[in-house]
Amino acid sequence: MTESVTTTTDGSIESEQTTVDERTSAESEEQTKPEWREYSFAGEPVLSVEDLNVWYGDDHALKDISIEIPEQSVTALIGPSGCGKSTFLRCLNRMNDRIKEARVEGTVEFNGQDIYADAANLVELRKRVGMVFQHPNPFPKSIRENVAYGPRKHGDLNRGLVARLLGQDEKEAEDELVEQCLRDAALWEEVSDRLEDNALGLSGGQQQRLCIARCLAVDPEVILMDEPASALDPIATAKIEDLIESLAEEYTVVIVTHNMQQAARISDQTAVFLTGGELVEYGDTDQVFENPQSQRVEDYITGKFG
Ligand SMILES: Nc1ncnc2c1ncn2[C@@H]1O[C@H](COP(=O)(O)OP(=O)(O)OP(=O)(O)O)[C@@H](O)[C@H]1O
Repeated sequence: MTESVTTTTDGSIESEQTTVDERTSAESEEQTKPEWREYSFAGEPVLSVEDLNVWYGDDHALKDISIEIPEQSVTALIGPSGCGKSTFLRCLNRMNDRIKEARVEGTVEFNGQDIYADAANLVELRKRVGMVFQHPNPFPKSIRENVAYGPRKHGDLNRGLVARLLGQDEKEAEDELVEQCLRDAALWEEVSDRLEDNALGLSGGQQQRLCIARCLAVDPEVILMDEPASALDPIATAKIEDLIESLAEEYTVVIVTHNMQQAARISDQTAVFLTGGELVEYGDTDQVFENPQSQRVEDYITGKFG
């Protein structure tokens, strides 16, 4: 039909056929639209992703990803190795910009602002959308300096101003901030008497919670976590999981995990990526695990592949 449209000289037939084409394609899109597209959640989306595609050179790593991530909740990204979970996570605060061969197309909005717009402020974006990596990466500095580093570097004027209005000096304000962030990261009780010690002397689980405290110190709204517990033992993992659940009372957490039990335990919604860089299912975590809409997702979750 497309050929006849382009070869006809009759304008009316051409427009009629185009309408039929358009309707057919709209109908077939409606029929093939995955059911998870109907997923709706309480509250506002903090991140809205539309038609996101990512290439590394010729390798098409993410294909037409559209998803909204709700505020103050945990969203888990699961799927087999190489399906694009980390790539997707890095798109949410433009960390892929640091990879020379990465090319990103599509829209990512953070609170309604396009983060890929020319005018986007990357420093501000990465403060508001912080990241915690798979392997804890504290600076080889004291525990205190690790937490205070971001606010010092960014010269947090508001905090300085608030401190002066409260009659505090900056040292007092910094002490308060360091304590609050370490408490929020469930680490204060373990380190309060050794804040001047080098952070590299902490255990792996403590280092990871310190990295979370460091992330909290610059006042983020979203925390992206790329397999934050995969290098930790079961006890340290349980502490990180408890922490993630409590952080979601105030922050929006997006976590990549290979551990399906972990996703089922701690997340409110789950997005399943499958090989080829497709987002195959997204919805309420209980529903995705107990009653997946797609056979491929069911096969993945029940361990038939992946
Ligand atoms: N820096 C890079 N340069 C080139 N290709 C990359 C790069 N990072 C990822 N890729 C490719 O993009 C695809 C998706 O990788 P990505 O790491 O996002 O997947 P993943 O689902 O997070 O995998 P895993 O679970 O193993 O960490 C893979 O084919 C990978 O080889």
